[in-house]
Amino acid sequence: MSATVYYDADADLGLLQGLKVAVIGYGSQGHAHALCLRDSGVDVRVGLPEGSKSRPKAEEEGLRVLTPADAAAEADVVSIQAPDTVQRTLYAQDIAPNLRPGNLLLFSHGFNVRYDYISAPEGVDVALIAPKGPGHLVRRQFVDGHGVPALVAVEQDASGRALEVALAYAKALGGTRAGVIKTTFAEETETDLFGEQAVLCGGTSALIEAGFDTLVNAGYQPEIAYFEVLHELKLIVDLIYEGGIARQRYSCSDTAEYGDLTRGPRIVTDDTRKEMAKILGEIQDGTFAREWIAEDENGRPNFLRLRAQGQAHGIEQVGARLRDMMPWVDRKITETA
Ligand SMILES: NC(=O)C1=CN([C@@H]2O[C@H](COP(=O)(O)OP(=O)(O)OC[C@H]3O[C@@H](n4cnc5c(N)ncnc54)[C@H](OP(=O)(O)O)[C@@H]3O)[C@@H](O)[C@H]2O)C=CC1
Ligand SMILES: CC[C@](O)(C(C)=O)C(=O)O
Ligand SMILES: [Mg+2]
Ligand SMILES: [Mg+2]
Repeated sequence: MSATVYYDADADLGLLQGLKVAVIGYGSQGHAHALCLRDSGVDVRVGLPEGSKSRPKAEEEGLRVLTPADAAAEADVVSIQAPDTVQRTLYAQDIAPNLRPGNLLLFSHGFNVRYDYISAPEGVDVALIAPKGPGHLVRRQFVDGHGVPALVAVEQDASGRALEVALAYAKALGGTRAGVIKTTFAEETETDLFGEQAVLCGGTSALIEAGFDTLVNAGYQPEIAYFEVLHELKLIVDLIYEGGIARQRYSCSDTAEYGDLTRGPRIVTDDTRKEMAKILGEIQDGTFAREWIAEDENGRPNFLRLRAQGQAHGIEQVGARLRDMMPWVDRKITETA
């Protein structure tokens, strides 16, 4: 069975004309959504608490900034782009009291709906447009005339046109230029969490640090170790991104390919695969979600300790020094592209 994919021709931006959109939050995703919606001709306002440090950034862009409650009260489409841990309280206090039948509640990630921290009333549409990339890249690709692929899902379709309006929103972000795949809240949430934990963020960070430690502990220079296990990773991932693992193997030497084929499975062993399945199980049965929400409610002690531990790792110091020598590598993150 092949996936249903929507492109520009399948989405009608006109469906958003005449609708008021509120983007709640102006961080990685929120700033990208608000700016792309604005540039696509949509009537957009941003919802941020009084005193939010994001307010000046949004105002500098000429966006109208209101409190989350006021923004939601004005809007037909309420796009929740605050952090996942904030959303349940934000929804209960500021958004739910201001929802009207016919409104569309939109997410970039299904976490709060999938794990029942948010349930919208009947009469309100609930959908997600989940860009498959960081918000700053969503914005940069849009500005460059491209788009980041996205997922679309509809949890509640009171109006009968939730999918069409969600696709119009995806088009405004540039997502339908690249392709928007139809999914469900459960599939998006579970696969997104698994991807970032096991491979993209967790797996990759742990692999890089372990490779660096192995070389440095064996007496090799940290600078050389940094290049071998971190800097060159981008060059290899670029090849994988462009043409799959096969292109990476084609472009690298036969010596590298033989090492890849024979040594890779010694790194990702049957035990690693078992642990991956366990991690997926914890996502599916809600263990991870409960743990993360409890951690957040307790003031995030483990999160902050582990983050500090990561920042203190030797690879960060040597990396900062080396990147200073290669200013073109350290592309600054901006709110505009
Ligand atoms: N990061 C990414 O690229 C991706 C994120 N997602 C999803 O997108 C959503 C947003 O995540 P992300 O962009 O990372 O979030 P960020 O952490 O970047 O966003 C923080 C923003 O939310 C604001 N904020 C904090 N509390 C509130 C509140 N109570 N009301 C309104 N705004 C508030 C912050 O304001 P202040 O400046 O004052 O703190 C800031 O503007 C999440 O559901 C996430 O899973 C999905 C795909 C990729
Ligand atoms: C890979 C991390 C991500 O899922 C993303 C950028 O898509 C996130 O939650 O930030
Ligand atoms: Mg993701
Ligand atoms: Mg994610």
